[in-house]
Amino acid sequence: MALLAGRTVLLRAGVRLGAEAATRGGNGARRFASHRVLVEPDAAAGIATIKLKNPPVNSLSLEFLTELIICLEKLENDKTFRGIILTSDCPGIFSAGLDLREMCGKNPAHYAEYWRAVQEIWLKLYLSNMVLVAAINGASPAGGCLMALTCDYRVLADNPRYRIGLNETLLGIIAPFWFKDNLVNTIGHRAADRALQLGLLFPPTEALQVGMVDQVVPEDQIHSTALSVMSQWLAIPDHARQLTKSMMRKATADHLIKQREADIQNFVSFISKDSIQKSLQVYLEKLKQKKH
Ligand SMILES: CC/C=C\C/C=C/C(=O)SCCNC(=O)CCNC(=O)[C@H](O)C(C)(C)COP(=O)(O)OP(=O)(O)OC[C@H]1O[C@@H](n2cnc3c(N)ncnc32)[C@H](O)[C@@H]1OP(=O)(O)O
Repeated sequence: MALLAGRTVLLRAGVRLGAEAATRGGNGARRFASHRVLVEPDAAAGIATIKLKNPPVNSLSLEFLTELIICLEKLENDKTFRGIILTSDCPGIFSAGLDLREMCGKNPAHYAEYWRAVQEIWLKLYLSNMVLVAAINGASPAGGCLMALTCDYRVLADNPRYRIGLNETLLGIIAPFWFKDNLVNTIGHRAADRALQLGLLFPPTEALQVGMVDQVVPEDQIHSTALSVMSQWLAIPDHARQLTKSMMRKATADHLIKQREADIQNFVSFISKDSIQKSLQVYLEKLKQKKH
C-alpha cells in the first residue's frame, strides 16, 4: 500500500494504524478498532510522526498501550522508516502517565496484564532500532516522562505548565527499578536520586539544566526542531548507530528482561495493598476536585 506523506493512513492493506483499540470478541480474542494512535508517515524522509490521541490527557490505559505497541511493531518491521517523532495530539498534555484507573479497584489478573503491557511499551521504545525523537508538547509526568526518556533525543516546548519528571512518590508509590535506571542513564545518579525521592516535576528551564531534555524551544517550533534533529541523527549510518545504541542500552533492558515475571509479581502485590489503593484513590479524587 502506498504511503502518503503528511496523512494518517493505512500502512498495510486492511490494517489501520492509529485505528486500533483492544476489545474482547466472543472467543476472547483481541480485536482492534478505534483511533488513539495517529501515524503521519513521510516515506520519502523515512520518518513517521506518532501523535498520541487519547483525550483528555493521553493517560496510558491498557487499550491505548496495546495500540501503541502494535503501531511500534509495525513501524519497526517496515523498512521504509528509520525514525519516529513521538508527540501528542492533546493540547497542552504530552501524557499524564499510567492510567490510574487501571491500577485502582481491579483484580490481580488485570494488574498483571496491565503491567506486562507497561513493560512491553518501555522495552519496545527503549530498544527500538529506529531513531526516536520526543517532541514534548505538553505536561509529561511519570509514565509520560518515561516514554520521553526512552527516546534518543527530547525537545520540550517552552511553557512553564509543561512540567516533566517521575513524580511517583507524590502519589505514595515507587518508581520501578527500570524507570529509575532509565532516569539515571539520562541525568546521572545524584540528580536522579533527588528527583525521584522528591517526585520532582521540572519546568522547561530546569528540565534542560538537569539534562532531562536536550532542547527547549518555542512551542510553534517544536515539530520543525524535531525534524531537524532527526535529519542530523539519520545522517549516521544505521548499522553503526544501531549497534552503538544497543551497546549503550542492552544492560539496562536486560535488567528488566531477566526479571520480568518477578517485576510483575512485585507490582501486583504492591498495587493490591489496601494502603496503596487508598493513596491512589485519594490522588485521583484530588485530581477530579481540582476543577471545582
Ligand atoms: C508501583 C509503581 C507503579 C507505577 C508507576 C506509576 C507511573 C505513573 O505514571 S502513575 C500516573 C502519574 N500521573 C500523574 O500524576 C499525573 C496526574 N494528572 C495531572 O497532573 C493532570 O491531570 C495533568 C497535568 C496531566 C493535566 O492537567 P489538566 O489539563 O488540568 O487536566 P485534569 O487534571 O483536569 O485531568 C482531566 C481528567 O483526566 C483525569 N486524569 C488525569 N491524569 C490521569 C491519570 N494519570 N490517570 C487517569 N486519569 C487521569 C483527571 O482525573 C480528569 O478526569 P475527570 O475529567 O473525570 O475529572
